Amino acid sequence: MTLQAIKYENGTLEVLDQLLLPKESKYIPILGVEDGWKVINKMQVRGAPAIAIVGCLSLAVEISKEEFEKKKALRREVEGKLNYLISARPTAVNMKQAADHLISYINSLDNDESISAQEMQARFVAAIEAMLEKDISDNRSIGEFGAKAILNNVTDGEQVRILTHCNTGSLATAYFGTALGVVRCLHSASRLENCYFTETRPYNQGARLTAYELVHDKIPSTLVCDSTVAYLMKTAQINAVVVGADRVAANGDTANKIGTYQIAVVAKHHEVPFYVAAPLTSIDFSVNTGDNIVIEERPQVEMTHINNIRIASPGVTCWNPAFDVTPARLITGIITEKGVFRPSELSTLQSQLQDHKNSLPQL
Ligand SMILES: CSC[C@@H](O)[C@@H](O)C(=O)COP(=O)(O)O
Repeated sequence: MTLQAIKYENGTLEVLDQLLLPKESKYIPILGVEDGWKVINKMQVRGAPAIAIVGCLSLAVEISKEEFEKKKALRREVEGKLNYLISARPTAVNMKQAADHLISYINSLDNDESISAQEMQARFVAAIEAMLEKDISDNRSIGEFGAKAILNNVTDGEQVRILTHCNTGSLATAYFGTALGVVRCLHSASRLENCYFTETRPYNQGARLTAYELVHDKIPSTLVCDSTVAYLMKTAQINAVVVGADRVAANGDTANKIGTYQIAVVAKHHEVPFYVAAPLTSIDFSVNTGDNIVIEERPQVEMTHINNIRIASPGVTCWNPAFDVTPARLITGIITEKGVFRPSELSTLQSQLQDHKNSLPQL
């Protein structure tokens, strides 16, 4: 049983406060879009897929409580609130992709004269609820494709050593996880010797969150400092690096948690395959290369303090980009719910992305 970071039932939403983990497991009730925006912006919920799901569910919660006499009023409210939710964190593309899709869906419901305002409202909420289920099944496919790709490079029955970064597990998704889902699949196939994972300064998603998940699931694992990665690759015979993504550009350049780029450089040096595990909703074909991805900068207090205790000398100047961009040439494969692709093959995915859109409620 993996951790459940998002609890949603019949219009009621609660999210696990990831700022309090691992000390305390406390759920925050989300009563509407304003609460959704706040938990995303403050990183009480984080991870690209979880941001999109919580953002959209916060809208479902809000509109479920309202009554709309006119369809146009519902459409206007939905569009305004989805655009507001995108502004909570700029780098992860999943919220933007979900918003674009839901806006075209609500427009099509608005244009369909056979549908009443009440029916439009019910169908729209159901479309958001379906996202939750889809994320879980996509994650399981990502896990299976990723495990298979990694095991293809080793002899039959051999166990593998994986390195991952940040937190990409149940806490970062609806359930199961992307890169950590690959680790979970390897473990359940008894093919994981060990999962090494970085602390992931400055927010410590590794030390606080990935550690919490791996210990909870009794998966063999070792926490390392971010600065240990090169020495680890030299000494521990890592079989593959698997990380998540906040946004993959059309050419395969990948924005992910700060530190990912340097791990990819080190992996190249040591000839360790470097995989990005991400759902299709993390691929942004409207952005040609990683140079055009906006990188979020976080407040310097996240560097200077840990749990409200100052660790950096007062008066110091900080630079705190939350993400970096790994060039496509350093990436062995991008693991999606449709299979594993080389960055250069991403264009073939564009048509599959269309299928993905078509698999959501008919527009
Ligand atoms: C499945 S989560 C993928 C990415 O969102 C993850 O690797 C990451 O970089 C999270 O960053 P965060 O700042 O914690 O939201």
